[in-house]
Amino acid sequence: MKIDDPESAKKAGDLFGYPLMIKSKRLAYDGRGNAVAKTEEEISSAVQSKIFASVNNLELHHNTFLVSSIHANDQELAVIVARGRDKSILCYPVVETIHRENICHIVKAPANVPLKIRKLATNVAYKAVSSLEGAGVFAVELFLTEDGQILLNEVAPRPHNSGHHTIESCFTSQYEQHLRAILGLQLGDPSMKTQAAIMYNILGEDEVATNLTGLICYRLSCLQGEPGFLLAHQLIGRALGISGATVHWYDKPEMRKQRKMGHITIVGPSMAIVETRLKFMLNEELLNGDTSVTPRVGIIMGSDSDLPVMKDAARILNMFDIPYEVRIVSAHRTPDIMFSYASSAGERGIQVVIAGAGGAAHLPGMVAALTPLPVIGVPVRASSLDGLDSLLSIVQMPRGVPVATVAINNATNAGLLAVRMLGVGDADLQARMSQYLEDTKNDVLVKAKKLEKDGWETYLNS
Ligand SMILES: Nc1cncn1[C@@H]1O[C@H](COP(=O)(O)O)[C@@H](O)[C@H]1O
Repeated sequence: MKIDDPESAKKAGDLFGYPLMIKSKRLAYDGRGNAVAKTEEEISSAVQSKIFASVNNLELHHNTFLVSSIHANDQELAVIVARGRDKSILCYPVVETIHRENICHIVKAPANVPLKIRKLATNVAYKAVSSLEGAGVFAVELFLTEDGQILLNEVAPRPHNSGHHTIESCFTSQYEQHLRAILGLQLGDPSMKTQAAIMYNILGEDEVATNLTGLICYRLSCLQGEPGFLLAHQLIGRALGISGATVHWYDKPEMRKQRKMGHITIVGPSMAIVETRLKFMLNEELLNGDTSVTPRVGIIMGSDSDLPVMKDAARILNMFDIPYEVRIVSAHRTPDIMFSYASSAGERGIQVVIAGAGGAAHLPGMVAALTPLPVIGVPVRASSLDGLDSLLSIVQMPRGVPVATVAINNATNAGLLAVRMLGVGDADLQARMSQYLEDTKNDVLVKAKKLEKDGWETYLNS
């Protein structure tokens, strides 16, 4: 809503019945020229003081303000949309933007919202940009309300902070896309080439005025002990040790509190892994940025009596250097734990679940019903029925909820199948799986040769 004076803002507030975000129409960016008014009284003071001060003393009557209502639990999303000179439009994946004091702090790509919300957000962004003139990259900022509505917040007709992650995470960065668009070239593929990315803004921590240029001077300033630069330096130092992290330092001559001085993008095979890497980066005490601890495979079993069988899956994962966790989770004895384990596994970075159980082996099927992750079932031979009971319990799943079932007690194959699944998105892992097959073949050839040479009796007795 556009308003021209505090009186109109008040009317807008009455209309919405929510706190208002008041933005200067001119010179408002990175939190400058933005103010929140929670009460009627705050509207005119917000307009006259905060915005007034931050837009370089523009006279109030020369300025125009935009007002939108804020709902406390709204999530903020954004979509970078590119439009070519031929009016072709391509949308980047929907991201979640996390703000602090009206300044973008973190961007998560893709946003962790249901697919139908992503489609809706993309649709709104597409329509917003379609309704405007011009070629180039546009950033469309959106609110996701608690009841699942998408509200248009604002459109920035330029490359944007919410698209910085595209430099490392997408086939075409927003900057290349912008050039393609304005030069009349074909637009590039906006999709992500990595599973997940987080962009972290390096914000000025302190009022430090310098006329430094370049990283060398920046490092010198750290040695001189200027607190804002020192903090940034420490953060960058930790980022350099994080797998998948790229540092962008903008070389701004002055550091002001909350000024964007640079950003760090971290990419990785899952949002959970990228989040763990971010935590390492932000926490000095953790070791060397080593993030290999995030388990990618969950090995679960109904009882510790299954462990002598299930250990074989762990051995295979050790052999392939895949981080995993081992847990006892019983569908019958600890159904609550099973529920929370299965429903949180994906968020925690688990990519494949290997579930083994004996007897009435409901664990793999129930877990498969609770998570979209692939589940591999291992029928464990319990004391009676030779494992046929477990096999049938696991393999006879109803349509719609598949469990990849291996042979009775064959947890080795469950481990190998998990490695193959992970290998689909990991060329190095797939190459190691090919090598494993080659080694298996060679083992057999050596045995065949020995049998041929020695004869079966010597072979058996040797
Ligand atoms: N189906 C099932 C549910 N909870 C445990 N089980 C299975 O029951 C078998 C016997 O468990 P226990 O040795 O603890 O009696 C184990 O194979 C275990 O997976």
